[in-house]
Order: sequence, then C-alpha cells, then structure tokens
Amino acid sequence: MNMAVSALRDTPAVPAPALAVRGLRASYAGREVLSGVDLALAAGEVLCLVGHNGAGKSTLLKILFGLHPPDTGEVVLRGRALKPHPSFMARDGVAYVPEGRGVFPGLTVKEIFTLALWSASLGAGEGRARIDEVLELLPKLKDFWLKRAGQLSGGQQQMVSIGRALLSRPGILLLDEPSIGLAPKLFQDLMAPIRAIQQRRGMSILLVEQNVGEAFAVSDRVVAMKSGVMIYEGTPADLADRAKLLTLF
Ligand SMILES: Nc1ncnc2c1ncn2[C@@H]1O[C@H](COP(=O)(O)OP(=O)(O)OP(=O)(O)O)[C@@H](O)[C@H]1O
Repeated sequence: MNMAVSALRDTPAVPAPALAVRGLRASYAGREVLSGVDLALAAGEVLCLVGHNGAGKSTLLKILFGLHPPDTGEVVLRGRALKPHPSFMARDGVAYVPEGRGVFPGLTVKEIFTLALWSASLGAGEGRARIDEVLELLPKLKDFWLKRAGQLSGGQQQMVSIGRALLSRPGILLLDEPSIGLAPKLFQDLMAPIRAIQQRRGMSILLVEQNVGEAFAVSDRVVAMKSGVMIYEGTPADLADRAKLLTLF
C-alpha cells in the first residue's frame, strides 16, 4: 500500500469541536461589535471567555444560541454549519443561561421547573427523573423549592436559572456571567457541582466571566476579547500571572 495513504488511514480522526464560529462579524444598528471572531469550544472542555465591558462576549453567546443574527460568518455545531435558532439549538442539546438570571419572579421554583419540562414536552415520569437529577446535583434548591423566585437572593436565583438549564441534560452549556452579584464563595459553591457533572458527562461549557479568579479555577482554557476581536488564548495557568492579565484589559 502507498505509504502516504497508509499513514492517513492510521491517523486518528480529530473530533469536531462541540461548537465553533468562523469569521464571525456582528453589529447593532450598523455599529460593528464583533469583527471577525474564530472560536472553537472543544468537546468536553470548559472555555472561559473574558474581556472588558462591551468587548462583545454576550453578543457572541447570543449569536451561538440564535438570539442575534451575525452579519457574516458561520456557526458550526458538532461539525455541521447551521443558522442558529433557540428552539433548534435547545433540541440539539445546547442550553443558554443569560446574564441576569431571567427567572419568572411570581412563580415558585417548582413551577419554573414544571414549566421548563412542559415546554420541552417531557412526560411526567421522565420529568420527575430529570428534577431528581438536578436536585441531587444542586441540593440547595430543595431549601427554597416552594418559594417564589422573586423572593430569592441573587445567588439562589442564579442556581434556579442554571438548574432549569440542566433539566434538558445539555451537551453544551452557554453561561453568561453566572457570578454577577455573587460573593466568590457562593460562586464556587455554584460552579463546583457544575464542574463535577461536566466532567462526569463530558459536557462542554462556554463561560463568560469578569470574575476571573474563580472562573479560571473551573476552566480548561481562556480566551480574551477586546473590542470585538480575540486578543489572547491560553490556559488559566498562563494567565495566572496578574501582570500579564492586566495587559489584556
Ligand atoms: N441590544 C443592543 N443594542 C445595541 N447595542 C448593543 C446591544 N447589546 C449590546 N450592545 C453593544 O454591543 C457591544 C458589545 O456588547 P456585549 O454585551 O456583547 O459586550 P460584553 O463583552 O458582553 O460586555 P459586558 O461584559 O459589559 O456584558 C457594546 O458596545 C454594547 O453596548
């Protein structure tokens, strides 16, 4: 057999990234806020996206979930280029937790979860199993299960919001600034079980964070953005040097 062909056959296939963007440009009312972003979230990794206010991090997450249309560029889900739409992305195992919780203040936690299961068309038996799974993962939810979300603290609401996203057993989780309004210890309490299930299930997480210290502790890789472009990519250890980090902001 031709040696080159044989070598090709023996090369293990590189797995497609869980989610990627290529040449992404985006704007609001004609003002460009993403100016050619290429980013790949590997299968099973936690990638932390950092950058100053207005760098375009949240816009990137919104595009990935189909909440904002790109001007040009491609979104590729597990090797397949597509036009994202929230319901199709959810069906394909992508969950998005927006900045600011987004829980209905007048509903109890139980009602919020029931509504999420209903909109995912999950039957009662399967729904119960999913709720048990999330309560096992985030047991503190039981403490305020029958309380209205509007009466909960910021950290508790954040837990509800993330717990609701986990109900769908996503393969890919997009988390926009889960630490907002949380003390570092609370953020760690929230992220530790998420990191544990991420590792157990091989879930991929794209985490947007300003709170770099705590976020880096649960991340495999870090990408920094500035004014709509990526300016740095490395491991959290690479950026542990504070002086280096400061040069990025
Ligand atoms: N709905 C919108 N309409 C108009 N401009 C917007 C809108 N959302 C965001 N922008 C602008 O787009 C730019 C990028 O915003 P984006 O929220 O993506 O940045 P970010 O990096 O997530 O910032 P932050 O860390 O402050 O959340 C900013 O200049 C912002 O003002």
